[in-house]
Amino acid sequence: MSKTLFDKVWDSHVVRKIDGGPDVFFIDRHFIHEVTSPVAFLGLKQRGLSVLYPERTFATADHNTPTINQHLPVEDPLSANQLKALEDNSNEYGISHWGLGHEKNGIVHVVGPENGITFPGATIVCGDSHTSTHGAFGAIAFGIGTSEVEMVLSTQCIMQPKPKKMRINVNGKLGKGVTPKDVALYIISQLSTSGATGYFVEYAGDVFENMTMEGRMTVCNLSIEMGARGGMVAPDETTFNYLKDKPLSPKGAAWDEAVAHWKTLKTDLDATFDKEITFNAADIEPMITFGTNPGMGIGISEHIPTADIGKGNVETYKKSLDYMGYDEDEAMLGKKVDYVFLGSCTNGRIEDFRAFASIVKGKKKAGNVTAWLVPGSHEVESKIKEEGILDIITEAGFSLRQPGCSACLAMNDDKIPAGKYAVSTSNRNFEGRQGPGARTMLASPLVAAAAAITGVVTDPRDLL
Ligand SMILES: CC(C)[C@H](C(=O)O)[C@@H](O)C(=O)O
Ligand code: SF4
Repeated sequence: MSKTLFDKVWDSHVVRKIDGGPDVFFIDRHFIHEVTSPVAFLGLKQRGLSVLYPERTFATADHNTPTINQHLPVEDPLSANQLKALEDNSNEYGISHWGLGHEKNGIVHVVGPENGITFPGATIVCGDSHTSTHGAFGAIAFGIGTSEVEMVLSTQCIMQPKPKKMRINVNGKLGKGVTPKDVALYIISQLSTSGATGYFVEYAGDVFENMTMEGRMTVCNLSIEMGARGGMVAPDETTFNYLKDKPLSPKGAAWDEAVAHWKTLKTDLDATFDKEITFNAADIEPMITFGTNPGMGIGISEHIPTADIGKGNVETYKKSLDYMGYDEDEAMLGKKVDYVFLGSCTNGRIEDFRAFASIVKGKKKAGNVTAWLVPGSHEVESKIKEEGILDIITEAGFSLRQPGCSACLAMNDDKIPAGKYAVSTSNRNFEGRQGPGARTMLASPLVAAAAAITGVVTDPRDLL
């Protein structure tokens, strides 16, 4: 029978089928971080259970770590406790732990792929919604709740009903200044934040085939923002080249064997999806959000939609614009910007810093803008230095912070003040997401760089 990529990975991991119930299936890789794991470990202890395969779980500290002075003790007591719990639990159960200051430390969805922990055909979970990022490698990766974290620690299995399948094709060639982030924000703006609820998405077509691994990670990362359980891209030469020689990737004959298997991981020609949607790359321009959910995005040269054509409920729509201090039909170009945040598991990788540098090179940061440039990991930080990007950004008046989630969700001190406007390369623009009262415009690293230089929302194509 013909199968989709998703079917192939799912079916090969089912340990037991329950009649009329969810499938019990095996988890290859489990990531944990300081926020959603302490209660799961507590549960294990209370029930006297152990961790079945500690070598399949990987811990990293990221959500509430500071992004300056990481060598000093963490001041916030709640954060300090959670970080300590992650370290103690990892040590107690023999789990690899990349804590604050460790050379491999960084955001969980950045360090997993860069160390080859993520691989094609794997099943990957983490107590974190953006686990969908790892789908870029042709893995089934999704976020789970704390009680499921406990279940995976103790049994290495999880119970899940099989989601429906959707394929999203984007064909053609992307225009100048149009990045993977814009592709994802465009898709969400077309589908809405609930458009893929109940589905697992496969991204296909020219645009994804020609995209780098980091670009595919950005797109898969944002799958969750349109309600999807996760998103994936079929592995190909781009995937294999990325993974070759990564610290945990298979080596020698094991590598050849793995690649031979990974090559079979694609959707059969006559396999079918529950839903299929096709977009045209030429219709996508650099995107920016104007409202308080990731579906409220438009092309940067467009005007804010009026309520009657705006998506969803009119009252909610108006409330959202009120929060942002915007009106219907206003242009986004020229809007004031106070903060710029480059970072997160969506856009905190080296290609994002290269893109940012390509715009700010030889220019100066706008005086009215506070910019937080936060690498997704120490490895990204090292590359920024090695490649001379640090010199370029320093010359332009920017400084670099230390790795972590930072202003993406503002669990540490990196909070955008109330009422201020931030152009952010992260993934959520909910009310208060980047700090109480903060106003977020989601965009690509190119749009963020253009705003950081001019102090207002600017079309990056004018600066490239
Ligand atoms: C803290 C964590 C549970 C949360 C998530 O699940 O996504 C966070 O990473 C986020 O981005 O909002
Ligand atoms: S960077 Fe943001 S989205 Fe990603 S894991 Fe951290 S808080 Fe969640």
